[in-house]
Amino acid sequence: MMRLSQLDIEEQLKNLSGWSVVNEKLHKEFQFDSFNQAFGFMTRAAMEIEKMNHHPEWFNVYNRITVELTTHDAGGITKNDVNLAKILNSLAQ
Ligand SMILES: C[C@H](O)[C@H](O)[C@H]1CNC2=NC(N)=NC(=O)C2=N1
Repeated sequence: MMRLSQLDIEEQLKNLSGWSVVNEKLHKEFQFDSFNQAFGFMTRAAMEIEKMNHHPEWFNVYNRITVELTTHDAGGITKNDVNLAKILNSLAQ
């Protein structure tokens, strides 16, 4: 899987609400109404993550989840990261 160019990433970010690039990773802070809502999101996401075999770096405190996406095998952001970001946004609705 090839890394995306800066230009490609900028283009993709236009359709990725709430996501940005931080330290060469896609980055988003999700906030939910409760811990249970946040954990439920992580549980739903886990099913999709396993299907994709593409895993986030995420950190949960109470109702907040910080997510960072990068493709370790490629050493940067790839289409897989963009696709997972889109899936996470849809699951957070
Ligand atoms: C062996 C396994 O398929 C690989 O390690 C997969 C698993 N999940 C992964 N997740 C992420 N974010 N990047 C990877 O390169 C990656 N590789």
